[in-house]
Amino acid sequence: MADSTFDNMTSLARALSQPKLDLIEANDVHLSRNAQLHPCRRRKLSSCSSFEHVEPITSPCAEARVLVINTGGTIGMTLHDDVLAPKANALVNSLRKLPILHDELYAQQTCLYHYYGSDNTLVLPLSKNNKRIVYNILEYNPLLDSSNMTTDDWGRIGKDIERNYESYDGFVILHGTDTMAYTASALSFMCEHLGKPIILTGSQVPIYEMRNDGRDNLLGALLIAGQFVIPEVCLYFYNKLYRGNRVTKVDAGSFNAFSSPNLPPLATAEVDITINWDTVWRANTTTKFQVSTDLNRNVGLLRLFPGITADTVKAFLQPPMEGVVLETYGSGNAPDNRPDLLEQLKRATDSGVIIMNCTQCLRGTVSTSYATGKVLIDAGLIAGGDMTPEAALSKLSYVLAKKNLDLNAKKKMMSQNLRGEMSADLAGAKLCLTDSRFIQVIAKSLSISCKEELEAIRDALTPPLACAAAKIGDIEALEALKEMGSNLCLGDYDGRTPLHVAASEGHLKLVQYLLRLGATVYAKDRYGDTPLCNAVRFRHKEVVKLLRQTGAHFSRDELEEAGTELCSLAASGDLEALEIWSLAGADMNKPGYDGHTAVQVAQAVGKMEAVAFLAKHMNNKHKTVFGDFNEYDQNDDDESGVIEFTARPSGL
Ligand SMILES: NC(=O)C[C@H](N)C(=O)O
Repeated sequence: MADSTFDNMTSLARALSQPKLDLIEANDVHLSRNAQLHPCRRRKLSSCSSFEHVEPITSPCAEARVLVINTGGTIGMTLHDDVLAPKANALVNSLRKLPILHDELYAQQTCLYHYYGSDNTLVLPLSKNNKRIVYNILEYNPLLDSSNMTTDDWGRIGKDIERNYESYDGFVILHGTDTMAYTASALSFMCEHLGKPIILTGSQVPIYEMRNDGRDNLLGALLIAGQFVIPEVCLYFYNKLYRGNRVTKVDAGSFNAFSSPNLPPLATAEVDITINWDTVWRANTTTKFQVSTDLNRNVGLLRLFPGITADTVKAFLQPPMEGVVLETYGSGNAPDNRPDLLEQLKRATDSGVIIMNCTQCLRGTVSTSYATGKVLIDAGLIAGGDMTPEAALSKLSYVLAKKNLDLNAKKKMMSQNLRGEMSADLAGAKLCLTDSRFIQVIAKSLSISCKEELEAIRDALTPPLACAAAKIGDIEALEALKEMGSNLCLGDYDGRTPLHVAASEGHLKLVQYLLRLGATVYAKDRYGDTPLCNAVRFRHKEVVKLLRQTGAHFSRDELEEAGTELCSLAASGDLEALEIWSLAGADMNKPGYDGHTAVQVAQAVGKMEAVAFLAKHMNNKHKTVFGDFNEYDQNDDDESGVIEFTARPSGL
């Protein structure tokens, strides 16, 4: 054992009783990534002051990381002069005192603050699934009542998510409820090729009050963001997770403030958290996540009412207006006996203004069943289907800002379903579950017929079948399973998804196929491994490249541990494996457990080809930029109120 490690072990020995030391040594031998006291965290223990006083935990459990961005809203407000206003720098301290939202003992036992280097780090008690959710709070300055928010604030949230994307498993945005549906809709479009959960939440009563909904809402949002790879911008409120671009605020005086009239919730948090996986929208992409902050502000909402004058409509549609959501009656109707009004609409669309036809009704869709609806199509309006006005408006803002598209392409985009914001045409509906011969046979032998039971059978049987098909690269079998309505992104009993298996076997075409179906590169099996880890382990270079292109990355802990693995590969001169680790995004400068880098090890044992390779692939700066509080210097610019993060090279 190298000296520095020996020193660490010696200090551990001083702090621990002998039996516990045995445990830690045993874990070190296996480099267990599932030990609660993480190997990398153990490495840093000797300098953690609290470690001397608290017994570390060594039982197995996985940790997930969530970034909470606090933008303001009632959840963090207090009364001043009889009115509610956001209170700065109060939330973290208050949460720290709430045992359901922070486990101080665990934080101390695992040297949490020391490891993450931030006072804004908190940790939830152990979840039912044996998971710890560690969360950091990034508080905006100033905190805003959401009525004060603009598109610039949406851009700021988007950019903070983009910057921190690789360092976290999920994101929670604390936000006022008044305009939360607008922000959720806008973010859903701005976040392109999203692969991780982004969940907006807030409350109707401040979290500092005795009876409030803030605690439950925050807890539910954290539990979902940390435990389920739902690659959507969502809104969590009153025990329900909704698709963000489907919600609208319907009640100012109830905890049950939001409704998603045209789409059932993605998840319900009752005795158990149940995810409705069939409803989850997936990006179906092999492109990396990015946030588009270009938004066009020359858009507006116009609500029809009986007797509206043509002059009002004309004034509203004047330049610089470029996009309008016309809120029409019923299933998309407007008076067909008002040529003056229709003429103004037609003039505007002829001059290039995009006008979306959305209904004023809470539930239902725009159709052409009435003459009063058809006149709007003749006037050049685009049917908005069952989109909410909030979604239609932010979609217009997003689409109109696309510089590389002409007007027709923008109109086409507006009529397409981009992020699950509108229901797809039902003409091509998938096969009914009972159409599947396979399910029929099983259902018959088990004498069952009800839909719920059929679905339960399908959901229990198809993940292992899909994994078996993935193992032999059988796309046809996967197609057949898909037609049964099976979700090919779900994991088997070990949490292994078909993508894990295809990546392990190196079936490039199959990996491509699964990614196009929306399989997530962020799925972790019970050992904490992602498809990228599998592809690296089994040396499938092309698969590694494709997964990286899709946005797959090593976790912070994997990157920490990579140094030791690289040193061992360098010692044996294993160029093929070194190349794959480099392609997978490992930092070739990362030192191993004893502080030596791979190139030093290769040099010491005379593996000169490895030395040459490593020298070529080493870079002065850490290639993977974390938006992590550890790896970034935080500059709190008082004047602008903007917190900036600048990258600095990482090191042990
Ligand atoms: N419940 C709330 O959060 C309402 C508050 N006015 C806001 O939107 O910021």
